[in-house]
Amino acid sequence: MADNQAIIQINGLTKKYGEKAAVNQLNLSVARGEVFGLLGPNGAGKTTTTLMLLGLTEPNGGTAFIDGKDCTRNPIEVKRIVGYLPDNVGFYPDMTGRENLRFTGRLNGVGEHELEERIDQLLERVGMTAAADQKTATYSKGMKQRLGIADVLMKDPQVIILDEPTNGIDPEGMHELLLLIRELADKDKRTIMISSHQLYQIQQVCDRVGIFVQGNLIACGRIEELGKQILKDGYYRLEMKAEPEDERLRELIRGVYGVEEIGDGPEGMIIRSNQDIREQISRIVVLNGYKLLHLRQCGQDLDEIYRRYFEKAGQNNGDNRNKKKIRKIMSLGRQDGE
Ligand SMILES: Nc1ncnc2c1ncn2[C@@H]1O[C@H](COP(=O)(O)OP(=O)(O)OP(=O)(O)O)[C@@H](O)[C@H]1O
Repeated sequence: MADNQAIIQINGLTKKYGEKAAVNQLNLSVARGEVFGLLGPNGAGKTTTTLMLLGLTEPNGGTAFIDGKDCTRNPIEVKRIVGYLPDNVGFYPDMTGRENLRFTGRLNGVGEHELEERIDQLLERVGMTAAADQKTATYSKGMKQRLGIADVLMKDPQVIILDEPTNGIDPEGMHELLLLIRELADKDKRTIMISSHQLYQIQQVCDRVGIFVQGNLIACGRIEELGKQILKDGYYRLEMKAEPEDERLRELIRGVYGVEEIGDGPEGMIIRSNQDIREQISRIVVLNGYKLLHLRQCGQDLDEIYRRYFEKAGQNNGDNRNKKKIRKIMSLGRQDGE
């Protein structure tokens, strides 16, 4: 990706709380029309990064630009082109979906003559026309999320930051939401940044992902590239099912050169090794009279990649004060979804 295509450009961005760096020397560019996933466990620094991008907290070092605008020096200009959707969207519960959108439209200076048409188009786009005149207190989580996207689109942002957009949504709602996110990037050429723990969904919708651990971006790229990288680093996982799965079989497998660890997974045995041992394993299983039912090399999906990077980083030291701060400022004082 050429840098001149980047709409988000972050260089050496650092935020410290006391001695501790919540975000440490972050370098990242995100292209126009790209869907980028920001992944990491609680406390990794995702929300702090979002805060800095929205100009809601000042970095201790480095720069962040969105569409050439300095997020620290020109937060108002940045807010004009960036939409933020919190994980728990808040709306005025006693107002209908349509009324909530009208409120946002007026606040964002949408002229009265185009407001109603715009509201209708957005409701249609997010599939909420039928429920538009119900009070939002009656909405499900997925409906609120869809109305939240319409709300964000009201100001026609070039960049949309979504915080855990798929949390608590049923499979069908999820599918629709992912399609909509893709469409916002592919058709409208908006840039989407998704902060999430939900790897499976992220995998389906993101062009690239960045993995954060303790304030550091430790891996960044297309999912296939990261998958190849971990294989190059000598991290292989095989999933195998054979019958009978007895102690002798485990002993035989333990004896294969390269095997580092054997565990149990939902689909059978999980074998960790430092090289590709598929051939040796299938041979040893069959030659010793076992029936090989299933053998699969894991390692190319995001779950695997994430596991690899987080194996040793099982920390969970997040707190929610940053998220609350963003919600309060960006939701224009409406009721919080919590
Ligand atoms: N206002 C603050 N004062 C002190 N430390 C803070 C503050 N806000 C965040 N931190 C710390 O900075 C680190 C990064 O927090 P951040 O909220 O950015 O993580 P996160 O990746 O968004 O986590 P989560 O997924 O739980 O939202 C954590 O260690 C957190 O405790």
